[in-house]
Amino acid sequence: MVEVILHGCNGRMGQMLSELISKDEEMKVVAGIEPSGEAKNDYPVYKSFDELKETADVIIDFSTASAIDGLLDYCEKTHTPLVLCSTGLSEAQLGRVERLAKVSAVLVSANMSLGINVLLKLLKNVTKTLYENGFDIEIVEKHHNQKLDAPSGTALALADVMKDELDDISYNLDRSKVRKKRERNEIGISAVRGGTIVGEHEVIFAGTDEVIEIKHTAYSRAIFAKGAMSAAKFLSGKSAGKYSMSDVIG
Ligand SMILES: NC(=O)C1=CN([C@@H]2O[C@H](COP(=O)(O)OP(=O)(O)OC[C@H]3O[C@@H](n4cnc5c(N)ncnc54)[C@H](OP(=O)(O)O)[C@@H]3O)[C@@H](O)[C@H]2O)C=CC1
Ligand SMILES: O=C(O)C1=N[C@H](C(=O)O)C[C@H](O)C1
Repeated sequence: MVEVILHGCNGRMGQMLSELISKDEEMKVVAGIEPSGEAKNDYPVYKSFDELKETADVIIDFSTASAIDGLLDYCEKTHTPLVLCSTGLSEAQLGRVERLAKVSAVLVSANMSLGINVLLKLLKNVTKTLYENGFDIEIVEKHHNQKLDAPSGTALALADVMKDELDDISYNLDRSKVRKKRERNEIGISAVRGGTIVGEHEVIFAGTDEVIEIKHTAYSRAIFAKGAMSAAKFLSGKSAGKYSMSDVIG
């Protein structure tokens, strides 16, 4: 049985995970962390790690950037394996994650869905050929009107995987500031926010007289929760290191 602490347990993702884990015979939520301290499920909820009584095999985090320092303090102290899913982290927080991975198991992924992780692999294979043959690269992402960070962590991860295949690429997040043509070596990233859109990511390769558009649509948060559960089972008992969803999916 993999015992889990849910960080951000009462949020959209926290509640989806609570529901799916309650139906899984190999996993159990032993406690949640949430600023209200309100218990909505059959496990105790604490306002912070300072109050936490239980220990667990792994922590799953779906909270918010401002909550990550407290989470990292706890993981540095206890070396509890961490599945880190929140997006919009600062450079300083990302540096702390790198240091934590030297002493404890950490899996970081801006998107836990199978589809996006397969898309990341696909982009590794096609980007260089298309770019070197003159295709411009743009990303458009769409999310619900409650999302705090923009662009999405997934859009940045998609851009990063393409940047790694190319030389000297920069990101353009806002074309409204300067009146000029796009640079050849930029990846444009545009964010749309509205309604209850769960998550859409489209990568556009625009060439001369032809365009390739590769789009992933999340129709339910269950895809992220299922990925996080697989990641937690994978990470439980693992030695120190920084892991990714490609380690889980293979
Ligand atoms: N990697 C992935 O696959 C995915 C990542 N995400 C990311 O996960 C995060 C959460 O998304 P979502 O569930 O939609 O967001 P929600 O806002 O619905 O949930 C976040 C929860 O975290 C709580 N929280 C705030 N501060 C703390 C704290 N100090 N300690 C513990 N909990 C805290 C919030 O409480 P309160 O409301 O009181 O502030 C809220 O209940 C976002 O960063 C999102 O981008 C989302 C989906 C998929
Ligand atoms: O906030 C969300 O909802 C989501 N956030 C992640 C991101 O920023 O990429 C993943 C998913 O698209 C949903």
